[in-house]
Amino acid sequence: MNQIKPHIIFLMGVSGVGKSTIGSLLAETLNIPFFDGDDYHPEQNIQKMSQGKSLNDDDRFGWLQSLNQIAFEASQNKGCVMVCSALKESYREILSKNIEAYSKWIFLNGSFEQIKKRINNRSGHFMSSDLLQSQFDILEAPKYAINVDISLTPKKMVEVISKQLSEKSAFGLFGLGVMGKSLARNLASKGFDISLFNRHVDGQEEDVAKNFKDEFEELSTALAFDDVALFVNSLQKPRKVMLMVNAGKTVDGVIEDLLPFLENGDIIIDGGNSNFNDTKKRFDYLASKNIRFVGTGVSGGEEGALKGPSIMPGGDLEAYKEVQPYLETIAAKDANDLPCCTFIGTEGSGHFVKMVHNGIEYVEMQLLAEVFTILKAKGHNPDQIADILASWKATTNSYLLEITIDILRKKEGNDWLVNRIMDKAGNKGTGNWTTISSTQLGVPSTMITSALFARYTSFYKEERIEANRNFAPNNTPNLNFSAEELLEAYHFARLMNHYQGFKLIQEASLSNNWGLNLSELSRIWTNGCIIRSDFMMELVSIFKVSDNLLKNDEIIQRIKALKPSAQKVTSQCILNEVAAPNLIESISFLNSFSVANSSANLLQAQRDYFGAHTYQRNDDHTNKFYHTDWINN
Ligand SMILES: NC(=O)C1=CN([C@@H]2O[C@H](COP(=O)(O)OP(=O)(O)OC[C@H]3O[C@@H](n4cnc5c(N)ncnc54)[C@H](OP(=O)(O)O)[C@@H]3O)[C@@H](O)[C@H]2O)C=CC1
Ligand SMILES: O=C(CO)[C@H](O)[C@H](O)COP(=O)(O)O
Repeated sequence: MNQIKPHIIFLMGVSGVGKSTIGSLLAETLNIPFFDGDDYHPEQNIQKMSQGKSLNDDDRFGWLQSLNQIAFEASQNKGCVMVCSALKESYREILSKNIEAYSKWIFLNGSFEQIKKRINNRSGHFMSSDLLQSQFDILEAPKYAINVDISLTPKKMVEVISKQLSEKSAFGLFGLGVMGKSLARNLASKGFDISLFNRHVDGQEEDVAKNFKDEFEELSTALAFDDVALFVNSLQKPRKVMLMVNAGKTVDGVIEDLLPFLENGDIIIDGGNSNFNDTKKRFDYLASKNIRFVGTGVSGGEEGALKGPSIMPGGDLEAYKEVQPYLETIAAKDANDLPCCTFIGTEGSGHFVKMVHNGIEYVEMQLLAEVFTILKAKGHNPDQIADILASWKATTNSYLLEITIDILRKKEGNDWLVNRIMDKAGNKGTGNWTTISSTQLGVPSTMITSALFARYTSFYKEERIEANRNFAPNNTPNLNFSAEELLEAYHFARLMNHYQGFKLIQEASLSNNWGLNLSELSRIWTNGCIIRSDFMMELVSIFKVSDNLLKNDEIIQRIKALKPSAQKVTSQCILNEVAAPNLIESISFLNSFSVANSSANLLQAQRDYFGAHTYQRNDDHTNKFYHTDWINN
């Protein structure tokens, strides 16, 4: 009986390892078609080989593509066993293109001496040591394959393969909260075999994984667990376990729970919003235990995780390559149909980039909240504000603008729901960490800090009510600017936000030698993530020619054109006591940043006066430091 799902089972290994024998036996056992790759060489390859010449990669390319086509067609049917030496990773990529989720790799593994002896024992066969050695020389053994020792009998080998294929999942997801559930469904709907785990807490969290599996058809073949040992043992080796749990101590606790059951070379992927410093520590700690670690940012919220998030993996590149097919397949796709997933860099760089993504997100959200405040102060109700924002989509569309329009239109009875929501904004830490990082790196990310502090301010609800009694103006605001000017001020502030966010990433990259590519980062943020926008699409090409938005001619012209509206709107807000800290910060930042000779000279003098901290002179370019006796002439 065939217990195996219709997968494409690629049997690979050097010549003489027994691929055809084992492959046909396996196909017979599983009752699925068998294809021997060697039977599908084009005529010119056959001729070349018959002249004793070996094939080069160009000769192989078309042949591998035709095998991929056969495998693709089989994937739409019962699946198949396909035999091909597939010694290099690049060959395997061609073979499994577009069917990554259905592909299973079996590596028939034997020593040089073992295989040579075996070939030479076959009647009528001889293979020179040189030819066999050349195969071993180019062999890139895949760590992700099911490794089968050829010293077993063919029957036993087929048994081992069948057992591994029928009982083991390719990928494990640990933590079935908002994000874990969506990612699990996304993986399963793409055809991946997955194991699911959620903890058991008596009376509170019982059979979470099993119940979840039963709820969705796409999870019918998933394996569900609340026992860590069984979960880990349900995974093919090297095991790939993705954590979607709360950042912080929970991640460390879960890692300790998993460690006793993991083996050398297994991979943990932390997909939560972990602090990048923790990710670096975990990377080193797990490396000391021979466990590989990928710390990845995932953005898109519940819906994005289900339909395609933006994914920002960092850490161990070799480990990433093994989980790449999973992450790239479930990721959102950009305008060119490329996955919004790219290896960010070493250490905690993936989580750093996700953290700054959230910092930019905080600002994008705060700016829309301030626009809401201003339009309310101009007398508009939420529906009218939604209409105004909808008209902005043509010039400055973004995911956050779109959801804000939806939110503003939502009613509960006769009132808008937004009016019933307590005005205390929560946060889970990423905005705070972005601010800490910017201060540590000495980068003026003032917009992010201002957006973060606006959330903190919101939390002082009772004190704000009292301050309102003491300080609020008696007269109603008279904001003297148009909706078009407000749009321009908003647009201006978004430019400053993106300048500051990417600047922070760039400085961190230089400081940590991460070699981050701003264009590629903006590309993976064009879809799937919370800060996707039309402007982000533009940034992909802008960052190809310039790594500093404030030095880019196109952006400079835009800022100049928008600045008068930013000045007008923000000054009107100040005069009318309408709270718009982030919009005000945007113009304030540019005002400070575009001063060629600032008042920092006086600060230096003050520092030198009271603390002899010394200063440099602008009429001496030798970098010499001076100290003045400010009291005695
Ligand atoms: N929600 C979002 O929009 C996004 C969230 N993230 C990040 O993804 C991660 C998960 O977020 P989300 O899914 O929203 O969070 P949830 O709170 O919805 O889910 C948390 C998961 O962690 C599990 N968990 C908590 N404590 C433990 C523990 N001690 N041992 C084992 N499992 C535990 C929970 O299990 P149980 O159900 O049993 O409590 C649950 O499965 C977080 O780091 C978050 O910041 C990233 C991008 C977007
Ligand atoms: O990562 C996310 C989106 O990209 C999460 O939604 C995150 O929780 C948002 O941050 P906060 O809770 O601090 O507002």
